[in-house]
Amino acid sequence: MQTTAEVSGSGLDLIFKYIDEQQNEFVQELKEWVAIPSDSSDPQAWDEIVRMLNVTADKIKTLGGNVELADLGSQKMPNGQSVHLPPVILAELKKDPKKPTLCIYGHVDVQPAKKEDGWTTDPYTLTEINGNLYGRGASDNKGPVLAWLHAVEAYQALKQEIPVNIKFIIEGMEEAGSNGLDTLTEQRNMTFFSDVDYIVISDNIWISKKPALTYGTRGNCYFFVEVEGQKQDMHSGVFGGSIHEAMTDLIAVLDSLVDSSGHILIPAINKAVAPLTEEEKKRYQGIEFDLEAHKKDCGVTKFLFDTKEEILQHRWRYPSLSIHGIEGAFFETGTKTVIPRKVIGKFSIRQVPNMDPSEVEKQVTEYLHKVFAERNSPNQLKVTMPISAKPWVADVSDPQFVAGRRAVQTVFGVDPDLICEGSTIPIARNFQDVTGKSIMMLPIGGADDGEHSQNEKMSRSNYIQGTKLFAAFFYELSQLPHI
Ligand SMILES: C[C@H](N)C(=O)N[C@@H](Cc1c[nH]cn1)C(=O)O
Ligand SMILES: [Zn+2]
Ligand SMILES: [Zn+2]
Repeated sequence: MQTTAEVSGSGLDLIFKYIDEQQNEFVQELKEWVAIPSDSSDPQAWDEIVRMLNVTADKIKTLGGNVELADLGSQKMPNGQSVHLPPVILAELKKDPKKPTLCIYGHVDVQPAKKEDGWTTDPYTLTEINGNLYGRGASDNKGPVLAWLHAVEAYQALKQEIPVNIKFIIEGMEEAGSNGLDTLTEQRNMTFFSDVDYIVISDNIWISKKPALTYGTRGNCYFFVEVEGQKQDMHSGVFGGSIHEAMTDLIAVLDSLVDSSGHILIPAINKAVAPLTEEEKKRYQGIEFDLEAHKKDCGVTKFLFDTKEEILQHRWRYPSLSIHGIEGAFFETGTKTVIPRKVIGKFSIRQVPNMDPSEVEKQVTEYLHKVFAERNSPNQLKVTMPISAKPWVADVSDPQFVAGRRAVQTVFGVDPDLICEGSTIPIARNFQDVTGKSIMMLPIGGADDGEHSQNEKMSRSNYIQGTKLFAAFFYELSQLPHI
């Protein structure tokens, strides 16, 4: 019976070989995961999230993990209904007190996706074309979560001892703002998190073909701005020209938020933004980022800014406001001629240091009511903020970044770029504030993966090389001086 060998640098070669040999099985398993439409934007689909969490829990159990599906209770929906939230996976593999403990965070819920949105392939059928694995969640975040599990599987298959203790915290509501997970983090801070040394998150992407370590993410404040008019939808031929239309009011309110240069028009919203330091300015200069390639990836002819530094700064360290949609408005094909009774505009403002979401909520609400009042409309305006998440910034001198850099060098043979991320991982800042643990983001997503977009994908190469990266990371983390 082969004993479990302590992994060493050479042991990694065998693990990498195993991962290469198993790659078709790993892709097939990702196909099975992508096939579960775990869309957290629709409470009607939350059963699918629970199914996805159970599949994930079963996978961890096959790896010898103890799994708890921690209950998060219920959430009150905008319509007043209370809906039970999907649970959160808290899991751990066999523990050795002599080893450091790594807690891996991920999520297995996805953004909405419909073929008719413009997908080339069925969003829930993982389809490989020219080395890319197309499917909703392939990159965000099912692929990386599976890559972590496959890295564990590789050690076990070769009977190599995993050099760190491993825990998992995997949720099903990240894309909806991680409702309830902050409370669970506080409740489990002195138990589940007490023996954790490092938290790692792989829920983001590179910004070029070069591997990267991520040391910051923006937060997000998501707003519903509701305008309610007459008591029911009305015929625009019969009533048009005689009533204040809710949709017209809403469009005017939405149009007061941001100008054509992307500048947010809400007074004082930029006041709290931390000033750009000379040291920070220098960081942007060294980052690999191909403007023209990025324009091509985005399918645009120009950006709001002309230099790499300005674009990255406005994606990472300045707030931005995006308008996402209007609930209750007519959107199907055809020519419905109705005046909608009630419409809800949806927009969000990405948060950066030192903005305070509660202050932003106040500023936005006061501003929108002021703009609305100037219209002298009898309709009713209501502003709510269902999601608020603070930005997260790490100290890049944290030892975990040394392990991350070494693991990238081992697998990719290059030094990683140190980058930030314009998107939000709602729980990252809670982990930092509540647990005080070392947190680093170790992305394996490609810059052109199209998270949240039509034709989201992860390249087979990033998926498989990323699995090796995670396996190497376990080893490099174990080589750090034990904290
Ligand atoms: C970075 C992660 N993959 C992601 O997409 N996060 C979402 C989270 C969010 C923010 N507001 C609502 N959900 C995002 O950044 O949009
Ligand atoms: Zn996402
Ligand atoms: Zn994600």
